[in-house]
Amino acid sequence: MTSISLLPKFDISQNYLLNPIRVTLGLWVKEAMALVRAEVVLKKPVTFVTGNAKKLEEVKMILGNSIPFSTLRVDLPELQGEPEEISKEKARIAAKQIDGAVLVEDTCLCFNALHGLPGFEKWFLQKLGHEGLNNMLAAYKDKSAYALCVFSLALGPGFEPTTFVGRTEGKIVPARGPADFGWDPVFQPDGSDFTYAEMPKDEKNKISHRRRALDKVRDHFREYDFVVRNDDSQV
Ligand SMILES: O=c1nc[nH]c2c1ncn2[C@H]1C[C@H](O)[C@@H](COP(=O)(O)OP(=O)(O)OP(=O)(O)O)O1
Ligand SMILES: [Mg+2]
Repeated sequence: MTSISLLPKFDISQNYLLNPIRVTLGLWVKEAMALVRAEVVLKKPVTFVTGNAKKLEEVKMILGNSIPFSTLRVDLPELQGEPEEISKEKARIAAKQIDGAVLVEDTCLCFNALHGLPGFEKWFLQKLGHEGLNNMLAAYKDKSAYALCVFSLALGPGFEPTTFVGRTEGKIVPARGPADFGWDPVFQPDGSDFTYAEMPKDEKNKISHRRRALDKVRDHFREYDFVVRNDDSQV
């Protein structure tokens, strides 16, 4: 059995100006705790599961080999509900399907004038098109929107998924740029003159909802010691 215990977070920042002895002690405790990071034993590497090739491409670009994972293209059901719940349920389904640890994500585009709708399922964009998305906001002055990405990590079937949320603020504009990835042409992030679609890939990946969520996933992998071992004490 895998035992995962949460280590208390140790914040030494406030000690710096106060007392050098406490700083030294603080650093020592922090290092000692890093040595006893909780070990999470898996029987195979975490598999990132998605049916979307473009998503997969971005996840690979952002993560590189910073965490050990493999990928699998499987069409997961389009679920409805609140973003975190959709993402968790996807993880439960995927963990059962592949009988192992999985990482999945669900992405939404949310309009503030519509209190977070349309959220998104892939059929929605296919039927409405970019013009339809703009038309949805025609009756409103407020064109602001946000892109939301929720990753879920499930260590195996029956494990409660952990979620990691990334969010990027922006606005909805008439489509500009290549139309090869979802609603990228109509989403212009705040602070940029370009839509996601007009940006070079590495620029989108610096500020995107997906990047922000993956930074948290990466931190989580640093906090625990994920080891792949195929013996009886595995997940
Ligand atoms: O960065 C993005 N930039 C533009 N469009 C995006 C992005 N990320 C997802 N999308 C689109 C794809 C799909 O039309 C819809 C729902 O996304 P979502 O259900 O999460 O993806 P999906 O069904 O294509 O793949 P999956 O198998 O991982 O569920 O939003
Ligand atoms: Mg989907």
